[in-house]
Amino acid sequence: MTTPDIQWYPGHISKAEKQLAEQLKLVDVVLEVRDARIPLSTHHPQVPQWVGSKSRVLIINRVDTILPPLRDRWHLWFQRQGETPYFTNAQDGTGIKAISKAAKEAGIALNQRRLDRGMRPRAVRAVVIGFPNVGKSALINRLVGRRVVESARRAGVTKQLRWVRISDELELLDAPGVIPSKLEDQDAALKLAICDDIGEAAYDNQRVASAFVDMVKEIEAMGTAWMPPEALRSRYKLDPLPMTGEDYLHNFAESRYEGDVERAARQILNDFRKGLLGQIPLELPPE
Ligand SMILES: Nc1nc2c(ncn2[C@@H]2O[C@H](COP(=O)(O)OP(=O)(O)OP(=O)(O)O)[C@@H](O)[C@H]2O)c(=O)[nH]1
Repeated sequence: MTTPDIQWYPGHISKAEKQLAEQLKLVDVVLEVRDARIPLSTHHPQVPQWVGSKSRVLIINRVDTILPPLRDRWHLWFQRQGETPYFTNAQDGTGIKAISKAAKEAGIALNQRRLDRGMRPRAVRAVVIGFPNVGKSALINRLVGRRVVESARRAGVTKQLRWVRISDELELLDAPGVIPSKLEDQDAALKLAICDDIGEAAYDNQRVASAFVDMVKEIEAMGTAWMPPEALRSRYKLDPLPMTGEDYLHNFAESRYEGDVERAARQILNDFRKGLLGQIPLELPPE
């Protein structure tokens, strides 16, 4: 497989980390969102350090993009790591109530500590954090029950952080904390690029698309409980089995786009991101 060589634009990481630290200072509970297609690659190793002694709720979003047997496998795997994963679909609201409940429960301990110190109980304060594009805003809007995240959250536009009251017991920051994806690990970076969970990073679509085809072949070979069979062949009428990802991309470009490989690469990546290739996971729980 080719190395995709995915790079951040300069200055992005430190700015994102500074902003994230500001947000984390204000809260009691951290709602960490990951992408169900790549729950490991959407983990940042520094999260435990950033969360410190605060409570954390682990959310695996886009549960609709993986098959139920795989969701169950991830559930088991996380439980074995001593974690409780909450699976959500922030687009249709599945699993959202359980998250509010978990966040409130995390606050019970907080208020007990306040009471012990002679302080008055107060609403739990929470923030949603995660890699770019994992569904943080959609999740906040679902938790609050209306659109609170401004669409104009463009880079460089600093805005005042505000609390949104979800109930007497729970308040949420109206802007999510963006975790800068960790690009030192190029295997993870590749998966982030395929899923578009990578933010303002530079990469080569053609290398990323060929690597994607190679990954699909590998996972397909492991059995159909994890993904729909022949995902690529059924959509493009071109079987990837006898060739490398790179050859597949070139053949696909020849057959569809008069040899325009860039266009073919974009098409494959966009189809995957829109779910048009079916529920293809890029990661399976380690054995
Ligand atoms: N299929 C599916 N799509 C989702 C889900 N949650 C969010 N999305 C879509 O994913 C895209 C990104 O969602 P956002 O909520 O903007 O993600 P974000 O993490 O706030 O993104 P950034 O602002 O880039 O950090 C949007 O097109 C959402 O509609 C989900 O559970 N399932």
